[in-house]
Amino acid sequence: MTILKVTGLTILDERTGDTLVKDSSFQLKKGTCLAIAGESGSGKSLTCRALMRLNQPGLKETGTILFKGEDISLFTKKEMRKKRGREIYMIMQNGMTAFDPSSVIGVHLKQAAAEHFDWSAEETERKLHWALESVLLKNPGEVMNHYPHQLSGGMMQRVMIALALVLEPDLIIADEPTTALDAITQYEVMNELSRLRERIGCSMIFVSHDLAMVRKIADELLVMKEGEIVECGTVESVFRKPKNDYTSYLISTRQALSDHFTSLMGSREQC
Ligand SMILES: Nc1ncnc2c1ncn2[C@@H]1O[C@H](COP(=O)(O)OP(=O)(O)OP(=O)(O)O)[C@@H](O)[C@H]1O
Repeated sequence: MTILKVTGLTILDERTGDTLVKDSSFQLKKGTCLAIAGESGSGKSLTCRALMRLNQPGLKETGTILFKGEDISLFTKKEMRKKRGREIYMIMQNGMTAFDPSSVIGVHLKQAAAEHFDWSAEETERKLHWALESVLLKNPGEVMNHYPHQLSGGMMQRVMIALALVLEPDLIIADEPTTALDAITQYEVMNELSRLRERIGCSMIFVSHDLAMVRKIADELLVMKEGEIVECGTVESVFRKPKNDYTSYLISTRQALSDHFTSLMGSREQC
C-alpha cells in the first residue's frame, strides 16, 4: 500500500520567479523508509515542508501530494493541524527550534499529547515517562522539568523520538536529524530511530548528507540536485549501479572519507 504519492511537485519563489523544486514525483510504500540525499540547497527541506504544508506563503506550490490517498491541499488548516504530529510527524535537525524556549519540556510533551488524545493527566504522565525511558533518558521527571536549552542536542533528539513513540504517527519525516550531533551521539540517535521504526511500524522519510546512514536505515534512495530528482531506486541498486554522475560522485566522496577513516583508525567502516 502506498502511504504517500507526490506527483509533479514544483515550488516557486513568487518574489524572484526562481524554481526551487522542479516537477518532483515519488512515492513511499507503507512501512518503508525513503532517504532523500543531495547537496545543500538542492530542495530537500522544501520538499519535506511541502509534505507538512509548512512552506512559507511566498512560495508557490503546484502538483499533488496524496497522503493515505487524500489530497493534502484539500484539508482545512484545522484538519492539517490535527494531522501534524499524530499522522505526519517531523523530527528536525535541531530539536531546540521545535520547542518554545520559555516552557519546560514536560509542558510541550503534555500539550502535544492533549492535542491528539483524551488521556487523563496520570495516563499522559505515565506514557511520557515510559517513552522517555524507552529512548534511554534517565530520570524522565527531571528531563520534563528542564527548558529546551538545558538539554544537549542528542537529548533533544531523543525527546523528539520519545514523543513519536507516544503519538505513533503513520509517517515520520526526519530532516537531517543527526547533522548537529557529534559522531557517537549520531550513532546512538540513529539506533533510536531504527528502533522507533521497528516498534511503531511507521513509514519514514529520512533526509541526510550521510550515505552510510542512508544505507543503514533506508529502503529506497532519492537524490536531488538543484531542485530536481536525479536518481531514485532501492538503496542497494543505487549504490551498486548509480545511473547519474552526481550520485556516483556522492558515493565516491563518501567512499573516500570512509577509506581515510579506515587508514587512520585501522577499522573497517563500510559506506
Ligand atoms: N522561504 C524561502 N524563500 C526563498 N527561497 C528559499 C526559501 N527556503 C529555501 N529557499 C531556497 O530554496 C533552495 C532549496 O532550499 P532547501 O532548504 O530545500 O535546501 P536543502 O536541500 O534542504 O539544503 P540543506 O541540506 O542545506 O538543508 C535553496 O536555494 C534555498 O536558498
